[in-house]
Amino acid sequence: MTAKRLTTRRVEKPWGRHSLWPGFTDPPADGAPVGEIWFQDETEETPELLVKYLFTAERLSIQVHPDDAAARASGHARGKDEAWVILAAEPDSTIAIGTRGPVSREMLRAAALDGSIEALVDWKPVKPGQVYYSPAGTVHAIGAGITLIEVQQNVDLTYRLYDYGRPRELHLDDGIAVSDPEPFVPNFTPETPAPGRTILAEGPKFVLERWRAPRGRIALPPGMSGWFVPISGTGDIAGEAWQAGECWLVHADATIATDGESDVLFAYPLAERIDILR
Ligand SMILES: O=P(O)(O)OC[C@H]1O[C@](O)(CO)[C@@H](O)[C@@H]1O
Repeated sequence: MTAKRLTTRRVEKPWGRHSLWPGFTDPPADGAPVGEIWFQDETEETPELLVKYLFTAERLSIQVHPDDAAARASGHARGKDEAWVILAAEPDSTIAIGTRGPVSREMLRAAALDGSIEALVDWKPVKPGQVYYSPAGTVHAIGAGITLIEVQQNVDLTYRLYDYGRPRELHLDDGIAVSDPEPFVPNFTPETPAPGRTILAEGPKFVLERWRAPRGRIALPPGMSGWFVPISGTGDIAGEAWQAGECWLVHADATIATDGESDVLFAYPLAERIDILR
């Protein structure tokens, strides 16, 4: 029975914030803004998934990630599908996902160079509770004023197509080569197969579930890890206390209990759901 509380790594970003989220210490007012908190385990080999919080005050770059084949061809362990669970958003917050219509890669390149890519991508209003699964190849940009939890394949590989004139490196050739510049079509609609269990995303690279007040035993297939991410509430997992704002890596199995109400995410690297909480 094992569950391990992951340590946090704070990542400064030009689009980050000074006021983060309950449970996370704000950076000093004269310090660099923090955009991401990563949950990791220094003692393990890179596990398949990575969980992060993102805190945005400005738009992220308009970007794209390679799929497994393209990433491996350039020496990386895997490509990057990612999913976002929106925790909070300003009334006018948006996320760009896909393009407004199909465009050629040549047009995408020209638009990235002259900035018209901002109008080419599809900025959708977002509100708390929404979830997006963005497969590799999707041209996207998370907008301003958003707090979200991201679950992604574990690789730090972003090809920036456009950065609004910020002085950061772009990766136009690599990015255009792996982009699918077309309108985004969700591959799944969230389902609640049982009271308290909602499937937010179901493959192809991971399953993401949202549980209300979970109690029982998490049972994972041999050798597989799972990520337990409490959004609210308290309880214990494998005999240790958990609280909101943490992330636990579960191996094999672990008993979980909730004190009263709670809201948690659970992610595991399979293409389809399994009966994980018994
Ligand atoms: O290049 P930027 O704008 O800092 O964005 C990179 C970030 O965007 C994301 O891919 C989210 O879309 C994060 O996982 C990643 O760290």
